[in-house]
Amino acid sequence: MNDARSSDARLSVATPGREAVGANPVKLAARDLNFYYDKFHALKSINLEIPEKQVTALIGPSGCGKSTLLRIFNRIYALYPKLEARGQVLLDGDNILDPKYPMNRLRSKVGMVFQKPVPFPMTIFENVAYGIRHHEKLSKSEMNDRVEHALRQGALWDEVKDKLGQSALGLSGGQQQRLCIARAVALKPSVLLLDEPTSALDPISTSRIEQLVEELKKDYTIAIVTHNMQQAARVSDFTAFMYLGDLIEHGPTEQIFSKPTKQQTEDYITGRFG
Ligand SMILES: Nc1ncnc2c1ncn2[C@@H]1O[C@H](COP(=O)(O)OP(=O)(O)OP(=O)(O)O)[C@@H](O)[C@H]1O
Repeated sequence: MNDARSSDARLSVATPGREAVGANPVKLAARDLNFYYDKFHALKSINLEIPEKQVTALIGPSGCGKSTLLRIFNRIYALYPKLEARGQVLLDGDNILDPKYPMNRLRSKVGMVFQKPVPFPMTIFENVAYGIRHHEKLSKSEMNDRVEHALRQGALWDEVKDKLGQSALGLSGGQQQRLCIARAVALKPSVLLLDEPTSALDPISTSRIEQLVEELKKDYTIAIVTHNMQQAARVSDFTAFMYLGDLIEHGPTEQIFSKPTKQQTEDYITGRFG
């Protein structure tokens, strides 16, 4: 937790003409968002505002819809038939659920990292360069700089700078996950979605990733799904608690963990269910 969550910050006035959560403008917002897996109503009228350059944690028991919500934020569901989102998801004020919103723009603005690190079966360098090539034409030296910068942002550069030509599959699980983060930030997104990024990692790698999240929020708006409540308390500024497809409560992490307003939130954070 940090001072960005202090009550002073929360009471700061929003920039005129732009909504804000506390001192920070809203980067991403769900408005009356409903989601259906065919006939199953998985998300029910979700209204959530995610402030810029802050970390928002999505917590709740298994099956409550955390990953579904995260996946809607980059429209992955659109790849599958019979899945339907209704309502709006506003990114910088534009509705990304509108079929006219270009997928390319969305992919470059919103990066995603999954639970299990999935490096491509190619070199460490190529893992990062691959996505950049799809979006931009860079000279060799520009590409070298971009890859280095991304690996530094992923807190991996020092460990891999002498073996960029080796296969990424030879890295440890924790290193692979940092590579996946580097790969995501290499496209210079403004939003990073992290879906339980440490659940497959040991405690030391977990702690590295948590430190990294703290650093990355200087540049990125981050939404993280986690089952680990200590992790949510450590890394996030805001926490959203979900239950059976509903967003039960959302607010500054400190308040959600110390003075939740809803009984269900209190039961969950005190380990009474879930
Ligand atoms: N592809 C799918 N088809 C049908 N139902 C699905 C599908 N994916 C998820 N669901 C259902 O939607 C609900 C929300 O699932 P989701 O994976 O978003 O939950 P979660 O909170 O992320 O759970 P977990 O913490 O276990 O990962 C669950 O009831 C789940 O069974």
